[in-house]
Amino acid sequence: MEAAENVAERVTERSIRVELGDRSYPVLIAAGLLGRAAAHLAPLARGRTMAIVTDGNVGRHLATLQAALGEAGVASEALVLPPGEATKSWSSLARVCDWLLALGVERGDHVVALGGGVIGDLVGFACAILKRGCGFVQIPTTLLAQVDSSVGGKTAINTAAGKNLIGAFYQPGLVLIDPEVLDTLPARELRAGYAEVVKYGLIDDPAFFEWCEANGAALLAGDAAAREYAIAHSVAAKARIVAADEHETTGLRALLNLGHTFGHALEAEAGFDGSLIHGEGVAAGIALAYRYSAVTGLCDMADADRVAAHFRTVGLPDGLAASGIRASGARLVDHMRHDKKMAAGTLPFLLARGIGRTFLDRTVDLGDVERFLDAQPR
Ligand SMILES: NC(=O)c1ccc[n+]([C@@H]2O[C@H](COP(=O)([O-])OP(=O)(O)OC[C@H]3O[C@@H](n4cnc5c(N)ncnc54)[C@H](O)[C@@H]3O)[C@@H](O)[C@H]2O)c1
Ligand SMILES: O=C(O)C(=O)C[C@@H](O)[C@H](O)[C@H](O)COP(=O)(O)O
Ligand SMILES: [Zn+2]
Repeated sequence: MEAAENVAERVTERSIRVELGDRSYPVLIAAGLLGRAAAHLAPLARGRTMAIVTDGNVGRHLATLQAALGEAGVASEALVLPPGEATKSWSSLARVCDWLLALGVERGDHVVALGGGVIGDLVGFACAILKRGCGFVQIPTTLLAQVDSSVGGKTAINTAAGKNLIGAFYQPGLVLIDPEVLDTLPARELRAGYAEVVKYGLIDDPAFFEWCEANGAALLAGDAAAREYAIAHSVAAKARIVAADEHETTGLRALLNLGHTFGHALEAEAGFDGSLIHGEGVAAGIALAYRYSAVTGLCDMADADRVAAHFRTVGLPDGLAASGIRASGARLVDHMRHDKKMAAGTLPFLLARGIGRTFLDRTVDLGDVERFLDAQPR
């Protein structure tokens, strides 16, 4: 990885380092970086063919990457998977692993995950188990993946029982972020990724939430400066949290799960069919977490209203009704019982004492959550 960092210094990309001792890695952010990616990837390829896994909607960026690699004399092969959450599955995992094995990928190689969080989570997990671990590089192509999933090493697939239930903590060796690839991202996907941006403000950074209120609409309309500021700010926040609690053992990393206990239950109920995508579930889930915090007296109702209003303003779901999910509280709580934070029958929740004052509450009664959900408008 040292080679990649040296190159980064020469070409003045913004570099944020995820500090994890001998597994530390840089996250490089720069407009146009995809076209220059070969400078960072060639030292990792070491004269061998690079395996790239992507999905069918990322073809244009795959072509840019393969052309850049070709010009640098790096051979590459690509596996193109079907787009969508359903691809984070056992069958796709087998397909990726079999393809990498057929290609002769070795432990010392670096596989490239080029795509959104689905590709990053799936390929990262495949690399965690291939020959008990080979290298991988994240080149995220959605806002969500650039601000969140490409950094921090959570890798996973979904099963019938729920989200991300099979996976590993497995860090990439390098993350390359080119904000310009977002120019081809559908507006709905951009909005969904924005929910994870807002999350960082609501966790512990009220000034950043205010920035989102002032600049979120511009970011979503394509303002490049706003986009790059949000990406760099989010990556820095995530890198700091991951460095302090890589395996989610102290409760600090769990803060990144704000809105996800509700959100994953909504996603599972929707059935991973594209009707409610992850970032939309997270927006609805954060709004519900704030609403629950307000109803239980932890924060002012004005804070919950403010959070919901911001999501509504930018076109994201602001609660249960807007998520389109009509399930009962009991059914949603059943989904929540699969949450990986569950410990000795208790499910800790990320709740809030105010804007930017999220904390892990280990005293929540699931019966109360069920009644709260039943009381929400549908
Ligand atoms: N590992 C983590 O820390 C972490 C964090 C957040 C979310 N996630 C996971 O990430 C997944 C969601 O990721 P996502 O929102 O990126 O979804 P995604 O990977 O499904 O991508 C969204 C859509 O955009 C398309 N796409 C990707 N890049 C494009 C581009 N540049 N132009 C046009 N289309 C493009 C994809 O084909 C797909 O249809 C979920 O499975 C979620 O659980 C993981
Ligand atoms: O990196 C983390 O930690 C997160 O929780 C980031 C979340 O945005 C992401 O959706 C993550 O995959 C959820 O983790 P899970 O442990 O609830 O599956
Ligand atoms: Zn998430």
